[in-house]
Amino acid sequence: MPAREYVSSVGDMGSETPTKLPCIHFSNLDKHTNKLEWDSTKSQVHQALQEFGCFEATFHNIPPELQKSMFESLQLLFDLPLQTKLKNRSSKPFHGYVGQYPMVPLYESMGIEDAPVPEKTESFTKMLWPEGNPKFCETIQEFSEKLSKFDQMVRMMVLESLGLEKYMDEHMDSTNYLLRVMKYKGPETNESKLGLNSHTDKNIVTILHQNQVNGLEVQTKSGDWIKIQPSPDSFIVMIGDSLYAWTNGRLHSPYHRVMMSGEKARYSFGLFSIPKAGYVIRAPIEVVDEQHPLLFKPFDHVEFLQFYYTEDGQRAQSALKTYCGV
Ligand SMILES: O=C(O)CCC(=O)C(=O)O
Ligand SMILES: [Fe+2]
Repeated sequence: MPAREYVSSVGDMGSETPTKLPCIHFSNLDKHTNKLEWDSTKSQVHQALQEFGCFEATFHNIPPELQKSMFESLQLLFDLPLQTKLKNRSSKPFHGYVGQYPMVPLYESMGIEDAPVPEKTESFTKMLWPEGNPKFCETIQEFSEKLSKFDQMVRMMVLESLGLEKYMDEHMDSTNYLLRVMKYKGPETNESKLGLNSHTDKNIVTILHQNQVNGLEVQTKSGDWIKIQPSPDSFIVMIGDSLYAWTNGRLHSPYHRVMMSGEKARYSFGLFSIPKAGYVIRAPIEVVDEQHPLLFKPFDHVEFLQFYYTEDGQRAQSALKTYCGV
C-alpha cells in the first residue's frame, strides 16, 4: 500500500497548528497489473493537488549514484566562469542563464530545453565544454528522462481522476520539457533573505528536487507559508497555472518562494512540462458546468508569458486572471 504520511512544518504567521504537506509514495506502479494500488495513489494525488496544489513524492527508481552525480554536475556547472554561463541564452524568459538580479542577488539558474532528449543535452554540454563532458551530459539526460516518466504518470493520474482520460494524447503531445537548475547562495546571516520571489508556476507540472539545504516555502489556500523540509530522496510535485486553467480551477496552483539563511548554498532543479507555443489551453467541457463556470478564456501559453513579464503582468495579483479571466 502506498503510505501517506505528513511532513511537519510550521507556518510563519504564528498559527498554532502545524500545516502539513501530503507525502505520497509511488512504488513501481503499473496501472495494468496493480489497479488497486494505482487507484489509491491516484486519489491521494487528486486530493493533495486540490487542496495544496503540490505534494511531496518518493519513488524508488533514482539510483543514489545518479542523485550524487546530479548535484556534482550542478556544482560544476555553476562554478564555470560567468562568460561561459552567459552562453546559455534564450529568447524565452527563464530558459537561459539568469543571475546577478538586483532583486534576488542570491539566485542563479540555467535552463536546458528538452533535457530528456539526448541530442539536446549533448549540444548543451558542447556549448559549455567544447572539449566534451560525457559524465555531465549522461547525468542530466538520464535524470531528466526519469523525471519525465514520473511527470507523465502524475498527469495520467490527474486526467483519470477528473474523468478526462480521453484527452490524454492531446495533453501529452502538447507539451515540451525544460530542466531548470538553480543555485541559491547562502546569505551568511541567520536572518531569512529572499532567494526567489513568491510566484505561481506558469506551466503544467513542475517536479522539484534539492540538496540538503531547505528554503522552499509553499502558501496554503488560507495564506500560511509551509516551510518544506523534504527527505533527501523525495521530490516536490507542483501544479502550474496552465493546468489550473485547463482543469477550470479544479486543481490549485500554489504561490511559493525560496527563503535562504545561513552559509550553505542550496542547489535545486526542476523539470517543467510546458505547453508548446501555438497550443491553445482551453478547459474541456467536462469540467465546466453551473457550479463550475468557465474561469479563463482560451489562451496561448507563450503569449500569456509575454504578458506576465510586462509591467502590468508583474504588478497583477494574478497575472492569469488579468490576462484571460472570464
Ligand atoms: O528552488 C526551488 O525549490 C523552487 C524553484 C522555483 O520555484 C521555480 O524555479 O519556479
Ligand atoms: Fe516555481
